[in-house]
Amino acid sequence: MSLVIKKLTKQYNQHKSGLTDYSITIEKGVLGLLGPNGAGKSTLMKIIATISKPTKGTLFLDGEDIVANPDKIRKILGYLPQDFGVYPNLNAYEFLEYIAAMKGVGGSGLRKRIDLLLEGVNLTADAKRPIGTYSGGMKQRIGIAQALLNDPKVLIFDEPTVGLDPEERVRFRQLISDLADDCIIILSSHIVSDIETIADEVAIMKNGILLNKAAQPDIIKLVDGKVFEVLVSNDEIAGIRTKHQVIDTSRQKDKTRIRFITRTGQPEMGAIAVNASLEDAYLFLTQNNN
Ligand SMILES: Nc1ncnc2c1ncn2[C@@H]1O[C@H](COP(=O)(O)OP(=O)(O)OP(=O)(O)O)[C@@H](O)[C@H]1O
Repeated sequence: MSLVIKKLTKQYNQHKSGLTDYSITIEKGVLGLLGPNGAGKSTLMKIIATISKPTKGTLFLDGEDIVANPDKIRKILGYLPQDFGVYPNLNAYEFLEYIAAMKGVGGSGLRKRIDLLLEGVNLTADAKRPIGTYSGGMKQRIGIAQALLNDPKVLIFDEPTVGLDPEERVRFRQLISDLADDCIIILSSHIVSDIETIADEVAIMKNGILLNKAAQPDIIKLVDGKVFEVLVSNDEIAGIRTKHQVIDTSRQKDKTRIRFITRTGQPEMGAIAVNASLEDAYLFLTQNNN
């Protein structure tokens, strides 16, 4: 299965574009969309989910034009939008039955499927409570469950881990990796560590433009050998900022540990080379492309 997107542009109005000439090919597995606020992640996801139409460009799923024939993807789509609304008076079970009816999912297996999904998102014990009484993280989990209801082959999750506690994040990761062999899964976040633990491939975007898309190790290679850490006194920090790209600083007693990407090719005196991470590569790409 492959989703081929070519030269996609979304112009919201005269002054505002969500995506510009965006091309990407997405295959089975988990693709993480990473980008700062306003990068165009939600815009891209809405267009793939056929909620929004592109101004220009094409989207083909296995050779089928999904702009002209949105039903092709809708039948096999699971989508968790960023602003997922729920019906406060329904309990989790009723809500999933309602979504099932809307998606045309039914039959004798429905009850079992709902039970399994509620178990998968750890809501079995709360299934009979009105959703209006749920915490933010619980609402997010019912959102994840509804996206999976129709056994989708294309799954789109916009900021799925918002509001989830660490234990639930692990559970979500497990759920995703169980599905990844069989589906295209696209998920967005601006939290690098979330994407790092879930995604096979990463697409880094900014201002509606795709900066890079590759498997994680290939993205990290962009900054391999360029990342250093050094312990300095506070009056040295400004000097390092002028020469290098500072990624992170942390106070250590009267000194500061600085993690930086060298711009000169040379480390500072006393700096040690450290293993590059996805976050280093992400900041390298997004801060050096305007
Ligand atoms: N309905 C709209 N009308 C006008 N501009 C919009 C609309 N939706 C999004 N935009 C603009 O398009 C750009 C991309 O927005 P989008 O929501 O896709 O980014 P994002 O990467 O999902 O951001 P975030 O991480 O904040 O959710 C932003 O500049 C945003 O202000």
